[in-house]
Amino acid sequence: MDDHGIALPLSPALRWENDADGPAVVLLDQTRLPAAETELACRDVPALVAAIQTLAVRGAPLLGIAGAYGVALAAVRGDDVEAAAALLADARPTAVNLAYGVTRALAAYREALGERGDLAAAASVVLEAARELHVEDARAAARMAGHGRGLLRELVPGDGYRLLTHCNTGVLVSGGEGTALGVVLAAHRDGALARLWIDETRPLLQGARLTAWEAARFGMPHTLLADNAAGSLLASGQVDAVLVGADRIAADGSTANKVGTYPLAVLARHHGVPFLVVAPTTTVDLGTPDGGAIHVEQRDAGEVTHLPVAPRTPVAPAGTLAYNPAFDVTPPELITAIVTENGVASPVNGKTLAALVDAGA
Ligand SMILES: CSC[C@@H](O)[C@@H](O)C(=O)COP(=O)(O)O
Repeated sequence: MDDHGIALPLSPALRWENDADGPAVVLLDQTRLPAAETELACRDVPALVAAIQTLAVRGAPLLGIAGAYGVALAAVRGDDVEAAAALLADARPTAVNLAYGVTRALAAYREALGERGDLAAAASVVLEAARELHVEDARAAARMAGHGRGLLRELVPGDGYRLLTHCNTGVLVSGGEGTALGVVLAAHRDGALARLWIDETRPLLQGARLTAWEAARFGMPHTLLADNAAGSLLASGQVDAVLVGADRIAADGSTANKVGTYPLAVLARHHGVPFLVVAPTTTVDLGTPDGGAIHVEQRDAGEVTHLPVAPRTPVAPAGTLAYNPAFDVTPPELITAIVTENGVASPVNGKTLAALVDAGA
């Protein structure tokens, strides 16, 4: 329970362990889902960085938590904490949460070390800081779910929502129950979800592999579609709202999220369907003025030219070049509202992102 009496289910995606084999950040290996539910114990920072880069652990809020525990892992092992923090922060560039989690944990470590000069004590402090971020994110998820649920009531008449989502934004990206998918789950628990439409999310299939796995676990009525079927689905009038997460939200509200989000926002606007971004304030980067300033990660061509699941069958002739940005940027004018744990920012209610970030400070 948090201090407002909200139940805080912690996500199964990541945990800290310190057993006979030593300290570890233990991940539910997302590269193996849905075929296998296997854990991956990262026992040093290079192993955790590799897990971040291969997307064994992924999704903006969870990357922040992983980064913070990574700094703790280096400290508990007695490794070079400053070097470990630099490696972790650079592991992926777009989700601002990663740098946020690393910076916050490193600041706690430096402060403790400066005060006491005791490495073991500083290691305990940084581990506690990582745990705090983990629980805070679970609390933020619960609050986003509440605000998003309220917004759906305002925007969509009736109680049989047909919602479309992209990528994966549930327990697998969160300390708690997620961002956009957390809102969908809240509607489902109220009996208000008629259908969750899930974009498969090429090229790495986070929708098909991960969101469909989560939807099945929670018993949500759900249907998978190829990304390029979203246009005809929206045209058919079978979507009441589109909900997505975010990896970085610039000061002007421009939102970087999984590639394919921007075309969905264009489609939603064309068809008069609300387009909602759900993200904690740790994803808001007021230091980045606009979408043009967001660094979009470019990934390996092989993710496009080959299927993402074993045995990684090629789908294009050998040597084919591929364009593979991991994210795209949706401009603020296409976003109906941004839901955070501190409330909803939208042109309609006049609340700004900066005000919501300040509300948590
Ligand atoms: C709250 S989850 C929001 C985003 O992190 C999610 O939609 C996304 O784009 C994840 O990308 P990924 O490359 O799988 O880490």
